[in-house]
Amino acid sequence: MSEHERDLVSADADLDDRAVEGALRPKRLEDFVGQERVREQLSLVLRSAQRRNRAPDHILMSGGPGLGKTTLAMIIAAELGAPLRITSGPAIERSGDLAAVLSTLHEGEVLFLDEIHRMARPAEEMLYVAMEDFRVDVIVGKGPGATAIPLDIAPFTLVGATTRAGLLPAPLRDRFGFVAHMDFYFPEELERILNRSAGLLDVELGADAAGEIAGRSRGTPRIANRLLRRVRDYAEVRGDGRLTLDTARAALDLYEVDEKGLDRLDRAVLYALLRRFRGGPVGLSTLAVSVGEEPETVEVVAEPFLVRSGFIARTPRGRVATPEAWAHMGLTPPPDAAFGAATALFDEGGEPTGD
Ligand SMILES: Nc1ncnc2c1ncn2[C@@H]1O[C@H](COP(=O)(O)OP(=O)(O)OP(=O)(O)O)[C@@H](O)[C@H]1O
Ligand SMILES: [Mg+2]
Repeated sequence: MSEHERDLVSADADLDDRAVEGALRPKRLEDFVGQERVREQLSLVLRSAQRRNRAPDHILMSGGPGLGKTTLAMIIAAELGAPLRITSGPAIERSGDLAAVLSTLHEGEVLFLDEIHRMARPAEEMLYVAMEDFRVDVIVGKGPGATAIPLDIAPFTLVGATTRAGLLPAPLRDRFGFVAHMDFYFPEELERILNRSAGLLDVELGADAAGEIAGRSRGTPRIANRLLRRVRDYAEVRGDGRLTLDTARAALDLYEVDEKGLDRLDRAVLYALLRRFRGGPVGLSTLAVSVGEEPETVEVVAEPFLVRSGFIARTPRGRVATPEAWAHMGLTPPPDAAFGAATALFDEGGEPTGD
């Protein structure tokens, strides 16, 4: 598996994505597609703060890569008409790094702390106090003679982003007044995002082509925008530049991204599970060996999406294919095949768990 193939349906940003994402990001809340609930909640938080002429509560955004957290952070600052300062958990190695940022904030400024779950522990405690009391305790001196000098900082709004909300300590999570949970997007929403991006990239995108790309984008705007660019490349080199349904299909087939957004590795795993292990149950490492991959690669890279799409069920006895997996791969299950959903029900204590 070459890295590039995997990149195509990976939700993480690659260099190519970083280069264009700035241009494709919606700048205002009204242009932000989907996540209706989050948008409505957020709009309320921002408007009520503006009415009271106060900095809004701290906001935490949680959700998988490529779902729009950074985009939304920039929108929050724009909607407030406030300057945005950007830093990230990994950049804050010592509490002094954070103190330097916090003590230079201006009133009403928005501080975006990306990957907040990766911040160093001592800095975390400094952040609690800053969030709650707008104060930093600066330590002067060393050893027994060290003293903490409290320093007032300007009221600001912290916008934190994390792909792993579960890793945040409760005291930190509790200090956010609003938590936005970002979800995967519906195909119609991805189509709207694709149409908007096509306009910005100045390419002609047919409605059915947009539908085709949306369906293969794994519910993720970043992947949708990336597939759009690959289809554009194909249309420019092999066609007349217009993105039609046929071009979209041909391009995505060439890149081995199937109708459900599965790539070569995903399909290899499914195929092995169905053909070699008759649909399972089979252990993860056995399955991994049969496709020539490390168990970790299968577990981290391929399996989450296969489970989310309802193709594989994880049971205590191993991985089991669902009827949808057989259908998607165009195969007929043997009469004695174990099916994911049914097996899972009977696995704990031999009794059906449904009531
Ligand atoms: N709701 C949306 N409407 C339109 N475009 C979107 C939306 N959400 C995301 N995008 C597009 O998807 C791309 C990725 O979004 P973004 O960088 O905000 O994701 P992220 O959640 O911050 O990802 P990561 O966890 O990797 O930092 C951007 O180019 C942005 O234009
Ligand atoms: Mg981001």
